[in-house]
Amino acid sequence: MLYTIKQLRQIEQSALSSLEPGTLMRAAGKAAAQAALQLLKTPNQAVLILVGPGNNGGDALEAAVHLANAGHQIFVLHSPSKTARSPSGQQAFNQAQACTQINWLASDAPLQDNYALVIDGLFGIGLTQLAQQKISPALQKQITQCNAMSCPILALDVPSGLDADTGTIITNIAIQASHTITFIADKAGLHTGDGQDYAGLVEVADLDIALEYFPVSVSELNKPALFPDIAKPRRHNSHKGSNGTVAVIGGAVGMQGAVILAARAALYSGAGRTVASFVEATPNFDAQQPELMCRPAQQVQFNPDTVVVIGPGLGNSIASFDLVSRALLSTSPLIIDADALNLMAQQPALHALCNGRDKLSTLLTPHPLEAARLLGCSVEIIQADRISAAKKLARQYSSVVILKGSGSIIAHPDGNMVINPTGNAGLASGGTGDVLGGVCGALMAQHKNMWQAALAATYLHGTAADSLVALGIGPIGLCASELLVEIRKQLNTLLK
Ligand SMILES: NC(=O)C1=CN([C@@H]2O[C@H](COP(=O)(O)OP(=O)(O)OC[C@H]3O[C@@H](n4cnc5c(N)ncnc54)[C@H](O)[C@@H]3O)[C@@H](O)[C@H]2O)[C@@H](O)CC1
Ligand SMILES: [K+]
Repeated sequence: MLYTIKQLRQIEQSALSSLEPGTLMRAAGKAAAQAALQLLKTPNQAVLILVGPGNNGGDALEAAVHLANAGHQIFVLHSPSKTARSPSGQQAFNQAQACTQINWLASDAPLQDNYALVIDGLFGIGLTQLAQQKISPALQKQITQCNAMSCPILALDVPSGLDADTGTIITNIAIQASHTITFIADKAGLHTGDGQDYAGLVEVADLDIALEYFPVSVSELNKPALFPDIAKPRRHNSHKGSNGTVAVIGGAVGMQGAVILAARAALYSGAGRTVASFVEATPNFDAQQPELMCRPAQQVQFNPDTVVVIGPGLGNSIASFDLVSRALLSTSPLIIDADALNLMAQQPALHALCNGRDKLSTLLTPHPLEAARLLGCSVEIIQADRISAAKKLARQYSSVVILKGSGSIIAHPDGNMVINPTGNAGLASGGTGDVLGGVCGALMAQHKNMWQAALAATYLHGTAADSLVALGIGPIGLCASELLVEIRKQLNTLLK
């Protein structure tokens, strides 16, 4: 589960009320040292430890003593505090000072690139948006030097400079860790926005805090256990009618490929029948995928058994507006993407129709710019707090929402939120969103559960990209159409 800084502070306070002072810091230091030992592998290695002024620095000092006792050469670079240390921080400091194997570096010492590991204990969750002050030039220089080193960087709790709630960088520079050991519970900011780039591989150390201290969380990372209905094998006694119909609507002149990609994605994700519907210039058929039925969009039959994916390359003509209105007024489950989202952002009447629908029959799949248009704000505001933006969209449009981007966020209109951990930068190219829309449509058509369809589609879209990259296909130059066969493979693997 994912917890906010506010919730973590409460958990920490409640747990500490029944523990000896310093217990949690000692547990954090021990867990950090264990994570470091796994990265060091061989004995007698040189380790640089960055120690900040707060309790994050205290954790680092606890780890320093463990690692020195394990026979490693420990070099501590300590940023002194302007305010008094906490009692547990002071205890950790005294203990480290008494440890004769630890080397204390002068704060202006030049840093050589000869360490086997850097441990980042500069700032943790204490560095909230309230502490917007810039990092000093001296510390900035040290962080730049560490980021350029060839060894791994292990961040304690969060990479220093990253907001653990939003996944944005809140200082002028941040630690780019290869690994993060995060304490008490996982945090959303490590997985969305800049989170994945700065936190690297995330491990959670719960510090043995009893479960009773954790409030119910409505946020977590995406995983197959969250979409059990989709991961069910298909019945032997089924036919194309049992697996639903998907109609993709879009394809203004010059954008027909968007409909083809979404429709092929629906086909490869198991829709019983797939109709590629064009607002203009309908092709006779798709020569590469003749299973698709190509028809003028005006002929789409809206009914509860036809899942409609509307928007890919739709344009903003009067005909497009009419189609979006008809779709919103219909009983068809809807996946609303691309130009259909832009039309809805421009036309309050369409927004009102969206709000009038059954909220679990509508899925919006905006990228950050489309989300900004829907909420009437800038992309910067969306990206500064992607989680709040996704939740707001789900609430304001009474729909399930997938806010795309690094760490896509799937938001439920009732407030639940899931962050998708799969996928990579290979997905940052044209057409991948059309593919996602098609997969959502097909999974909804087969299983009639919009929330689980959104979770599963986002997850599979990401694992397909990860699998292709592992084969050397991307991330650079990965084409949206290459995802199709791999998504099919990932989906079928899930059923086994
Ligand atoms: N309180 C506890 O019981 C526990 C705390 N833990 C650790 O404590 C961390 C939180 O500790 P804190 O609340 O002390 O905060 P942090 O250690 O995260 O950092 C806040 C400190 O940084 C200073 N600061 C903020 N912005 C700065 C800037 N731009 N330049 C220089 N200094 C700046 C603040 O004045 C403050 O001293 C967690 O992330 C975790 O690592 C863990 O030990 C687990 C238990
Ligand atoms: K840190």
